[in-house]
Amino acid sequence: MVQTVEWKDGAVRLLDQTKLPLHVEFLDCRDYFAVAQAIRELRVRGAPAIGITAAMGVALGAQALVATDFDRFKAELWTICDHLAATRPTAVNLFWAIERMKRVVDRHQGSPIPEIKMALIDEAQAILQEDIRMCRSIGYHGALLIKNDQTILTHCNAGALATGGYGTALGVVRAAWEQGKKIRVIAGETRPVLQGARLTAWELMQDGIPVTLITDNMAGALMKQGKIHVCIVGADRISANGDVANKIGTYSVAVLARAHGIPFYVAAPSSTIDLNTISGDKIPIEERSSEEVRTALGSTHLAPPEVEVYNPAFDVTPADLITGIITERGVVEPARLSL
Ligand SMILES: CSC[C@@H](O)[C@@H](O)C(=O)COP(=O)(O)O
Repeated sequence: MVQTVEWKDGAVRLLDQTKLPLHVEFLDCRDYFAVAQAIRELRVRGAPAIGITAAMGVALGAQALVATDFDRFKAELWTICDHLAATRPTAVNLFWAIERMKRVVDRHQGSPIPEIKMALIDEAQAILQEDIRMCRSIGYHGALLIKNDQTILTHCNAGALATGGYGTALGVVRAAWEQGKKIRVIAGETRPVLQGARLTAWELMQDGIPVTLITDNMAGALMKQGKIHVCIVGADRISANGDVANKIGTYSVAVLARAHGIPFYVAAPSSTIDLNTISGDKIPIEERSSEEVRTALGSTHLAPPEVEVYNPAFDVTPADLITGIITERGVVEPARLSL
């Protein structure tokens, strides 16, 4: 599996996900503006990957600062943090990672600036490594829920591409597959940016895990025919009451799963849990460009060029539709999350 994000030769190297599935191309970001732009343009996307990338963006920005005085260095770094934090509003991992980077600076008050710069690179690397470990652990706990011969529906891409590696929802799939369970995945294409079609299908095919692509509006029919046994999705932010913000369309899948008596799981690391947000209706939902809906990935027009469009990138699935949240610590009922 290729690495989604890494610190390489003093730059932040990203696998450019806008080029997938046809081209595997890397983008070397050499300043924090380029990192912020890459996050905004979905060249890197998925809540944990956004957090890791932002942390690396903070470390990168710090290297270029010339301030020798601590207060000045800190003020300039906080401006960099604000710039990175303004890229996307929904995935809480972004803010979690930036706060973690800020704490490194505060802990090093009085240390020489070169030492603080090194500590920031180390912290960003640690966030990446921890994320991979959390994903493996999510995979371990989640795979216990999957039986041989089951078909799993997933939405969007919550895979290695969306994380430091291994994936959350797809981490569960991967772990079950590695245990020798005969499973298959149904990937919803995930209009309008097609993370399911372009990314999940590609990622699973790379690992030889059986995957079938469907359009989003086919999920209900397949459930009715008994062709889906369990649903597993990722999350961008989980509020204290267990509501889950994830890619637009997740809520529809959850409602359909409930109507057909199919278990619906959310797989996410603790960095996606936001205990400061009491419920899902308080989660900020990103609205993206109308062109994403009017066109096929910016090229062919699918609708009249002037038609009015509404394009929320995420929706909120209420806790009571969720069978369990799979974290690195185990599986928890949404209502018991804050405990
Ligand atoms: C492990 S990734 C979980 C979520 O971030 C994922 O399901 C998702 O909604 C990604 O949205 P995106 O707009 O592609 O960043």
